[in-house]
Amino acid sequence: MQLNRTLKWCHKRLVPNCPTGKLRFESTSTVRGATVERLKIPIDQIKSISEPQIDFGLPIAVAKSRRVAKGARNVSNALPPTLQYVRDTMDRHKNYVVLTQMGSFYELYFEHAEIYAPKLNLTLTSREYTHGKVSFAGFPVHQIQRHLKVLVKDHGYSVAIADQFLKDSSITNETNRFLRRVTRIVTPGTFMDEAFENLQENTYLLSIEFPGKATLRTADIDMKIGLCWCDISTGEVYVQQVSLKDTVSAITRIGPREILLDEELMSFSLEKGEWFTELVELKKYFVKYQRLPSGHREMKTFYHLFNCDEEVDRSFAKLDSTVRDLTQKETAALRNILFYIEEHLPNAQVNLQTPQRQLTTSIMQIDSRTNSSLELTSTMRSNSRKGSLLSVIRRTVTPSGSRLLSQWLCAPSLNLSEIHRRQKLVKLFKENDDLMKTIFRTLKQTYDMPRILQKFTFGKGEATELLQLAHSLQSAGVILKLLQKASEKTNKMPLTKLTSSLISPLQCNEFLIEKVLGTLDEEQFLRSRKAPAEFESLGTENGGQKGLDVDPLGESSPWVVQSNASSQLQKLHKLHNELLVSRDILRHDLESFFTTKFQARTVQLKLKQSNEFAIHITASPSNIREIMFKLKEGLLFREELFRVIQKSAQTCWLSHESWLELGHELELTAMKIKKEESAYMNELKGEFVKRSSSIRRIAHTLDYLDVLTSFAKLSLEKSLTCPSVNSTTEFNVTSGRHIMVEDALSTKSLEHFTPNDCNIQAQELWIVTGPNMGGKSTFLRQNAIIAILAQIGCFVPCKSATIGLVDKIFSRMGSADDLYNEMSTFMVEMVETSYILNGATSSSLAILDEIGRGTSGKEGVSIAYATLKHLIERNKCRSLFATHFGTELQALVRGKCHPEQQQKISFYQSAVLDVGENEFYYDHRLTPGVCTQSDAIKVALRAGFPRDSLLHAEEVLKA
Ligand SMILES: Nc1ncnc2c1ncn2[C@@H]1O[C@H](COP(=O)(O)OP(=O)(O)OP(=O)(O)O)[C@@H](O)[C@H]1O
Repeated sequence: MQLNRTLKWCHKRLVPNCPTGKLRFESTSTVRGATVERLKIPIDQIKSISEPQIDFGLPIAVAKSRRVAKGARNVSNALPPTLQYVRDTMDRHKNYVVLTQMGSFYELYFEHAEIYAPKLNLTLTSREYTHGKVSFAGFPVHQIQRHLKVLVKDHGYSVAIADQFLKDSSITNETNRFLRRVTRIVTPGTFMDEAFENLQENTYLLSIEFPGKATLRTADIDMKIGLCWCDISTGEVYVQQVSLKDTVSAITRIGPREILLDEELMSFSLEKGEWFTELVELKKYFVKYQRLPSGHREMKTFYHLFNCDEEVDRSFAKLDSTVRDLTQKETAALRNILFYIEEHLPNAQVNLQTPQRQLTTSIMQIDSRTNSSLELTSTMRSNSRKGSLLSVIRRTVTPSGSRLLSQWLCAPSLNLSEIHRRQKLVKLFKENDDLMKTIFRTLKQTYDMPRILQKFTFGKGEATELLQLAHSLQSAGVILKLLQKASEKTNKMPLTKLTSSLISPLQCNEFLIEKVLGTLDEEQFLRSRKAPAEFESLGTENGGQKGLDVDPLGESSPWVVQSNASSQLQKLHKLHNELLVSRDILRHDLESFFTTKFQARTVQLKLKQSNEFAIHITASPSNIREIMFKLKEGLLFREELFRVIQKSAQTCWLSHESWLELGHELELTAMKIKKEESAYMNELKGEFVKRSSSIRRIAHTLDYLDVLTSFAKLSLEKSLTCPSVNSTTEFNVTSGRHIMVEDALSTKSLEHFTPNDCNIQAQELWIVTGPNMGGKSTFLRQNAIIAILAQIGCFVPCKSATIGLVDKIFSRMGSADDLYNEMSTFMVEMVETSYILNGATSSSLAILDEIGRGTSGKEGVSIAYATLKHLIERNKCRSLFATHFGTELQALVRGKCHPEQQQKISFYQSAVLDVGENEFYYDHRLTPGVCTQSDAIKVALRAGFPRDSLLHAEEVLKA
């Protein structure tokens, strides 16, 4: 609507002097459902038109600001070089917010200052130059993460950061001393500032590759689409080829923060669903249309973005063979993502892992509606995590373990041997309580290794991270020994084999761990971090106020690296200690000098905040006066004069050559030690990065163990049973429960969950009837959840279960969100049902709730009947069908279906039990048969419906 008005307005005003083709969309981004459209309008033409009277939103702000920019450019010669750089950068990065480092501040200039300063709550100022005023706003460098969060995460902008580098320290002219360059472009998918990240989730950037000119043809649901997604903060890269009909399920499973599409697709507005309805789901995501001219680039030219490993040749060979095996679409999607990363992180080492290929045939497919109706990761009502399946089953103790659990939950396995492997390990941990608890305890002492490794790759990370990584690897060693012991104890061949498959990837380079733990002074480091007040003894004025860096003299030894780490450090520490001794001697000499001559109370050597090395003396007012008098007369100490820096009644600050020289020397040595320490730590970081492959292997094994031990714990807590998972099409569950409903009941009331059986084969269908609130939907969902839990290797809530692998789970539970708000309820119901009827196979499980309820009774029944016929005849999947049309459907099945088909359809019901006048309770137990009434009046009464009104309803029913 807004866009149309905008376009009309533009055409009206611009067409006379705007040749066709000059006006085009520059980019369209969807930020949480809201479409942000930007127009590219030639600057000169903007100037010639008057302001529109419509709410133009962002485009006009941009247009307006460009007009200002043009004003500045007209006199570009007059711009100082620094501002000219900013202007050029802004012109080069047109769709980005440009932040430029100026000393210890990041600043926004020109129109960007005007547009974004209010959003960031910054004060907008301006400075006068020869050509006019330039607006600007800024914030201190250390606040970058906070402001990036607002710009990128909250508003969905892309931000180009131009950092400042020292060009030549000998140049005194501030302007020429520094050079600036764009070091990073931050978008929602490349946002890595983890202070604001939920570490339990991946930050995926997803590139989708459609076949060339696909959108010019009618959408063919079987056309092949390439996907590549990558989490830069952990280095994970995945590729997959899916068919168009499965694309949205894949996007839901991946849950990307940003989706990358070729700019050419922009004019087709895929998110409107006109080309392919399902793609309206794109509205939920941040979609970036980008020119991606990566097609002409050879894959090898992107290899520098991968693993900076010591086994570099080997890993490139592996990369080569992985890339060779990819399909054309997968390769194109991968190439696009690499191109984008390269462009957004120029000059940075990225250290990506070799791409892992996901095969559609190796994972259960769960479409987005099923994902939300089963509340896998968030609840439907409040869209919160609490109460979702993930939150109810999560017992993992590490963030990366939680990430793996989420990945499994959204993509259960279809690999029988992998499922059995997980089950066996869960059983092992369940039966060995001690082993499970010790692994848990040890895992709690580990840190997020893949993220730390990436930090090192980007040149970030300090001693804390080095120690965290070393401790995590050490914990991996402890777990390795635990597993070794466990496997020796069991003596059962299959189990020994199983544990040893976990043991070998946990082997690590102990030398490096020892080097870190042996040379970094952890205690000292922790103490100095915890207690800045301790620096008061440093001898610096107001010591401690500036934290660790306040000790320029290094007197309180805030050193992180032990002196024995290198011969150079040893030498420097020796020198530093000698200087400290000289300082003590000097202080002692000055003390005796001033106390003997002037009865001074205290004499201290300090470094003032103004960076002056000063002697601080306290004495009585008369003694201070005497000192001042003698100083004027030319008081000498070690043959040098004093100079007065500051004086009050009872104190004075003096400077003296002896302390000046010594102080400077101390400061210089302390700086050299810090530099040496930093070089040493960089070397250690580099050593870890070189071992990326093995560290990632270890981290992955720990995550795997975290999830499996958490399953064992969950299984004990919730009395779960190991299901038998096989390649048949059985689905036999005895006394199954809905794990989330059961959990909610136990925390909110004293009620118990009523278990129910479910026994269906391929081509069989259960029609479940019952009163409103009778538990029909719960029953449908619980069985789908049991299938998912079974296929991620978790035990399941029931007495026993045999589950033939489910390739796809489909649901139609009336949970469509407002993406489809342009369609009627019935239309949505039909879209969703068609999706099931077109996609379910004989290995699928379909759960359908109240098909046909969105239209008139008779037509609704006919649609419901047609659906169930199609499910058993064509799809031949396992189906559960909840309905209020039980009697009608039973009559149709008996009258129209072949006896063989009738055998495949079973009717089950739940009931309401009356226990007195207007008193009743739900019996959630399913029994064979058809429930003839919905007891809607009872439910309405309980919900507070006016009693008088219900009398009318009863009258109608009796008639
Ligand atoms: N097996 C069960 N044991 C105990 N409580 C249950 C059981 N099944 C459902 N419930 C409770 O009943 C409530 C309603 O269940 P559900 O939504 O499945 O009913 P329904 O038959 O689908 O209702 P409607 O026809 O109105 O959609 C649930 O929220 C849960 O609290």
